[in-house]
Amino acid sequence: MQKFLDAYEKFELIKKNLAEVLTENELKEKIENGIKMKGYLGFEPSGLPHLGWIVWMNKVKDLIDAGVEFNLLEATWHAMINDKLGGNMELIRKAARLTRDVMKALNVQVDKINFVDAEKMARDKDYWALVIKVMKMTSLARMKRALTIMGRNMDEADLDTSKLIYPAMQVSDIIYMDLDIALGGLDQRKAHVLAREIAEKINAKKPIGLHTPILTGLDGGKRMETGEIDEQAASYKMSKSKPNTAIFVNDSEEDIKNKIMNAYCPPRQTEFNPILDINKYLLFPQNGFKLVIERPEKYGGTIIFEKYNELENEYANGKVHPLDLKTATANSLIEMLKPVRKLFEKDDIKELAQEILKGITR
Ligand SMILES: Nc1ncnc2c1ncn2[C@@H]1O[C@H](COP(=O)(O)OP(=O)(O)OP(=O)(O)O)[C@@H](O)[C@H]1O
Ligand SMILES: N[C@@H](Cc1ccc(O)cc1)C(=O)O
Repeated sequence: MQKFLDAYEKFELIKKNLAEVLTENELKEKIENGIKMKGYLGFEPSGLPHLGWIVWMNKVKDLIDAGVEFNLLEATWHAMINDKLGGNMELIRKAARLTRDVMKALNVQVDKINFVDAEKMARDKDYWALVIKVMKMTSLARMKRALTIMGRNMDEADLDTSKLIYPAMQVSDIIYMDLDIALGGLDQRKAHVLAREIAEKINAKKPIGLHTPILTGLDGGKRMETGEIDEQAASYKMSKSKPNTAIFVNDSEEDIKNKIMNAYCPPRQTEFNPILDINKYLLFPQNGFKLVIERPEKYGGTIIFEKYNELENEYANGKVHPLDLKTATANSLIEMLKPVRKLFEKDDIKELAQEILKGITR
């Protein structure tokens, strides 16, 4: 049963575990004025979901609980422009359907989500009028810098100029759908900032940007020391186009264990530590979660953490060994992903996953 939340509780729930809200005041105002907010997130259906996606899926749950009318854009066209699944639209559509099933297995309230088909939107000439308007108001340099939102760098449109349309489409998606909230990882920031600026200029609804933190790749990421926060986030994120940095939702127990055991996890280092990130962003946010670290008496005996901060402090002080942390993390993750592995035991899903994996081109 849905609990009635007051304005303060709604605000706290929406901003919980986020890296950034653009801006908190705007969000507060909408909530206080009792506005029924419309939110969205877009994703490229172009492979199998990985742990990084669960970060936004959890936020979608919070938004729905806070009464936000949620739209999930299956960005099929965008995936095609971005050379995913060999541009095979049929397969891209299938990958979108699989993501829905995964969300359901992870207890996201899919029946309350409005799934938006990018191809349907692109059939409306008003959509393309908006894309052109957005391009008219954006310099080439800015559009190129925005390619981070598709996991590309500035010069990657030099040989394929369709890539320059992608950021304009993403901005137009937001304005076309008349959204109050645009949700995405921090790496999506440039699209949201641009949408806010352009919306203001053309008197459209100015979206609030909600940005989740980015889960570090298992290799610790090839981190840029300079650049804006979103550019840095794009450089270290766990990503499906770098499969060796990612744990996929359907990975076997053994794969999860091996990947975790081989992951970057320097002693006492709490930043850009993918194993701590998994605890912070995925395991501890689960209701009633406890991390149980089993150790022989001579190494301090079993300890149980109920709060992430306590784990982080003990790790920073060298009181928890990376190997013990990894073992406990792998066990908890295996448990968390159990319903998804069960889903992938179904023949049709197994087959579909194989077909998608075979089709991956990037
Ligand atoms: N490691 C991550 N941590 C948190 N959020 C993530 C992570 N990876 C992707 N996301 C978020 O998931 C959504 C979909 O992103 P995207 O399709 O780029 O994922 P991806 O798997 O990294 O893809 P690709 O490797 O193909 O660029 C975006 O909002 C993005 O910010
Ligand atoms: N750029 C997003 C996908 C996306 C596409 C269109 C959107 O309107 C929103 C998000 C990504 O890389 O995953």
